[in-house]
Amino acid sequence: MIERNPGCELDLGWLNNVNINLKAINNAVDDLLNSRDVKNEHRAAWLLRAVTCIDLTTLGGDDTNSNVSRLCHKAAKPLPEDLLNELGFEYGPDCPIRTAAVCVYPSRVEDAVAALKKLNVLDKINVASVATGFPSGQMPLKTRLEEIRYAVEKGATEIDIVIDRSLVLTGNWELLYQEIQQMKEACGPIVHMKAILATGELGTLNNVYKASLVAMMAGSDFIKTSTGKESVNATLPFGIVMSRAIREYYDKYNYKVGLKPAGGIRTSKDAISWLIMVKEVLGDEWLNNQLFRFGASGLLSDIEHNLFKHVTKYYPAPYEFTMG
Ligand SMILES: O=C[C@H](O)COP(=O)(O)O
Repeated sequence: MIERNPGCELDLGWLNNVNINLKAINNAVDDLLNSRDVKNEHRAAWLLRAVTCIDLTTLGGDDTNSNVSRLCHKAAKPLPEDLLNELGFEYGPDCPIRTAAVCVYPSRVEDAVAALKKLNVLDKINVASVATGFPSGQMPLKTRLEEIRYAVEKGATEIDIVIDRSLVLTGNWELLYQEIQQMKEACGPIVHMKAILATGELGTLNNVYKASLVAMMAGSDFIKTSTGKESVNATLPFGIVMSRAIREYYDKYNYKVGLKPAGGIRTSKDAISWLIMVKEVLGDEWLNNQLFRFGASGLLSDIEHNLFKHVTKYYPAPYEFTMG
């Protein structure tokens, strides 16, 4: 894992100078979407890279030990073996094709740890847990911090916190900074922390940029767009704004903070657009799972279908593999 972001003092002057131009961001998205047409082997390579950047997620009220265990099997062997072999890889201890993490609720962390251990991949696949009153963040701070400690104690190696959106909407940046700092502290000395901004609920792109900066100043190792439960989740305009904030933070403090779009990313085409965006705005250094993740529950099955089509030249019939 890459070095954790230690954060820095809250710089309100920096926030006051933020001014995002919506039209320019929309133009940047159009340019990106028209800039590359990735095909054939290149497309397959981008899709394999996308697989390795997935935080394979289940966040359902009906999650059980058995579906979490299935999720872990899928994380360890994300593609059917024959398809993987056709793509030039073989499952084994050194196979790089697995998802970056599984992402579950705190009460399912133990199940995920046990399943990954049984599969001998606990050292290779992270267990991420959402915490801090996911998805709304509307709980007393004490309870939110306690939830982080619980998930860490049960074996989570990454914590996806949600911020209190009301602090952004009322411009209470000091309290937002303090809360996120305490959350990072609750993660302890090793666990990486992703801060979910819930961009669809922040009102303006200026707020998205400012919340990104505050989250990084308070020590977040990743900033994440959404919980997947808002009515608007991961969109490319949010992604560009957050990536520019990450770039600016890196230029100033020399720490690389990761990006995690999450929520509603379901197609191979979406995945490639996000990877191209990251390449263009942040550069190749961010194009790996140390600094980039997709939070997704359904993306993997579409990638699987697309890779199948790449290898066989036809789309799979429903019976040819189970949906991931
Ligand atoms: O953090 C991950 C998201 O909750 C996943 O959202 P999704 O189910 O729309 O892929």
